[in-house]
Amino acid sequence: MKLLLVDNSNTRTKFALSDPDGSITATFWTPTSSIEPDVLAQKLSHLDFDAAVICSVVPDKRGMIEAYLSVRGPLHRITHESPLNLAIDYPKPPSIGADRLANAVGVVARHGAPAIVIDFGTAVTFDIVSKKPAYVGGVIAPGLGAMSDYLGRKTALLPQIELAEPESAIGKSTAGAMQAGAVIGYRGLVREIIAAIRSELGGQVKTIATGGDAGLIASGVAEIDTVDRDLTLAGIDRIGRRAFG
Ligand SMILES: Nc1ncnc2c1ncn2[C@@H]1O[C@H](COP(=O)(O)OP(=O)(O)O)[C@@H](O)[C@H]1O
Ligand SMILES: CC(C)(COP(=O)(O)O)[C@@H](O)C(=O)NCCC(=O)O
Ligand SMILES: [K+]
Repeated sequence: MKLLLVDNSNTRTKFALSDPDGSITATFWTPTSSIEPDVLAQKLSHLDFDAAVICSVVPDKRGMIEAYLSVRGPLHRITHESPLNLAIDYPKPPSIGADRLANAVGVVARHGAPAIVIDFGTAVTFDIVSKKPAYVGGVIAPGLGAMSDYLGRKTALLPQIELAEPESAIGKSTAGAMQAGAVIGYRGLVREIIAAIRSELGGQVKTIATGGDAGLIASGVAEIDTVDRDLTLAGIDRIGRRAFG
């Protein structure tokens, strides 16, 4: 069966088609803030799929997307009750963001357990899957974009900067100094959190990164083993295939 996969996150909403063997084709995205009924019809009406799977952490937009998709065919919404094939060892499973559950399922399928998934999106989320495999919890911190946008908005003299590798740690301009603060500082945050998780978990654990800022940050963090851009979509696909299987 051909699936339409939807990752409705806070900055970007990603769409993809996946073939019966789970291979992901034709990915595209739209800013989440731009989603309206007419935009959905324009972006999705020409696509051919048998069923759709939605993973959403933006309830208002989820309502619009589900209203459109439900007239196109069967629809599965990812929750903690979806067929995750993963135990949830966590006090309040309904409170876990659906994208974090998809990341946990995706990492087990593509990289094995135990694992740490780091998703560099609007927020940066760390999700930990034990050897069992079970979802055991994680960490939420401000995303890289949130950290740098904040200075541009809350100060009189600092500009909005492009998030890019700084030329040097010692900035030679306002923008250069801000890039060093954002990118180098962010890598420090990530390393420290990985070290704390690893010492609490014990043993060997793979660390896989995904999300819009993964490439930029992971390139300077040796503790990150792999960047897997389609990890969330891969998890959404796995869950959807089980739900419709
Ligand atoms: N073309 C792009 N448009 C928007 N953000 C981008 C783009 N390329 C990289 N990014 C970075 O990706 C981040 C958003 O990551 P993403 O994984 O899409 O977030 P979310 O899953 O929360 O919607 C932004 O903060 C930005 O720094
Ligand atoms: C932590 C998140 C904001 C991350 O969203 P994103 O950055 O991917 O847009 C999202 O997973 C969420 O709203 N979670 C609910 C709270 C929780 O997971 O504990
Ligand atoms: K996300």
